Amino acid sequence: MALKSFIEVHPDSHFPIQNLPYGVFKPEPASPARPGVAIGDYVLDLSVVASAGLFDGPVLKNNCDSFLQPNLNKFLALGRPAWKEARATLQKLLSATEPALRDNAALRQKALVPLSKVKMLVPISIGDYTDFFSSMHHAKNCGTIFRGPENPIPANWFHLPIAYHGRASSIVISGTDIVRPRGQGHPAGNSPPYFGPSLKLDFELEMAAVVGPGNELGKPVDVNEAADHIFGLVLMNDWSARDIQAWEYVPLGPFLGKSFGTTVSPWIVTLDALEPFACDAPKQNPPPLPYLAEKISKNYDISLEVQIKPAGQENSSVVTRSNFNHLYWTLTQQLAHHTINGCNLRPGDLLGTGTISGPEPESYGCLLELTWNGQKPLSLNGTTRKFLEDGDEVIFSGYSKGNGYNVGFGTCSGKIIPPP
Ligand SMILES: O=C(O)/C=C/C(=O)CC(=O)CC(=O)O
Ligand SMILES: [Ca+2]
Ligand SMILES: [Mg+2]
Repeated sequence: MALKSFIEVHPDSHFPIQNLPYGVFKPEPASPARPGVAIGDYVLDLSVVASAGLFDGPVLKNNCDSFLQPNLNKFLALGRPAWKEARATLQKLLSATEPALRDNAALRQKALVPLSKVKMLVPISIGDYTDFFSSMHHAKNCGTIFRGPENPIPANWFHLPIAYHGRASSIVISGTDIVRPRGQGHPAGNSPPYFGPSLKLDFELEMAAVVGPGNELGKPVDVNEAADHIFGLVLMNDWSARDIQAWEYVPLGPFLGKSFGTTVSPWIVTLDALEPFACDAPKQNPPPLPYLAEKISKNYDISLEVQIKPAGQENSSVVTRSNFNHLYWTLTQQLAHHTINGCNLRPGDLLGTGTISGPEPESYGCLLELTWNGQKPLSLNGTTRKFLEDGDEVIFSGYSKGNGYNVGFGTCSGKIIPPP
């Protein structure tokens, strides 16, 4: 029989008992931040569960202070045995047949907070953020637009998961306004470079892996063990100023065109919850070098959608539909490659997948591709867009469809506001 909670969960909810994603929240504006899991329209407060002594398995009974923290880093560092134990404990506690919480009104009152009342925070302290470039369709389209159609995909792309080091300090939680960056753009003819508010502000549809246990400096992670270093995934918008990016990126790559804000969704969906949606990753040709050749090469079937709510409008319009399974390089290959030179990852590090574009124009993951650098404006319910305008809100959502339930990520949104 399907697992069922004593808490009523609507069949369309992203947060049934099969999911139990982790976040960090404040029940009241003045209360300290604490970890929770989403269940239906509620957050289960893990600091309350821990204080009640309900994490009583072998790993967590000695580590339940990892839920009395303002972020998830301590829990992430404990690794897969702790994550599996927590999931089993919480699925049991929330199940329809378990009385411990179901029949304890005082505990329920303390432990279950309506989602509509809480303030969500970035759930991890992010030491380092890296952004990969792992969709072949995105690489091909960007290459064609930025460098021309002759050799759009660079020769190294099929041999290694390309990435750049991003900026952790400007990662913000869904719902945070994004200030339009100012910067330099390409000079026109003999005039000096343009300086002013970016005229080509874009979103990038991405997901990001949250690193669990790290690795010691000098000790790479084997690709076949890399999954044990990944706690779960969030939705991520790598906001990008295409005019700043196109002028500055030669030869060192993205800098100010992407460091002015990166939005993440509040709920980390664990790899354990996503396991029923695992699917084969694309066949890689040429075959990767041995350190990137994995025994099992896995993607996940996660439907992704982007909506734009244009400034001044009530309604949002869908601008693209994609899927996580379009990625060429897997999460585990990304992580193994990141550490192959000895670079150490730490709990809470964030690894962006890169923009997730599919093969069809309706599945491209950013406006640069969807409007072909502004040449083909999108029509949105009576108005048009080449790039984002002030007041536009961009809303990502994602979920995997199970049999009678969804394992979802909720939304990841942000609104553009003008520079001061
Ligand atoms: O092709 C380029 O020069 C750059 C493309 C991007 O903007 C990609 C980037 O941030 C990585 C990604 O999201 O895939
Ligand atoms: Ca990106
Ligand atoms: Mg960014």
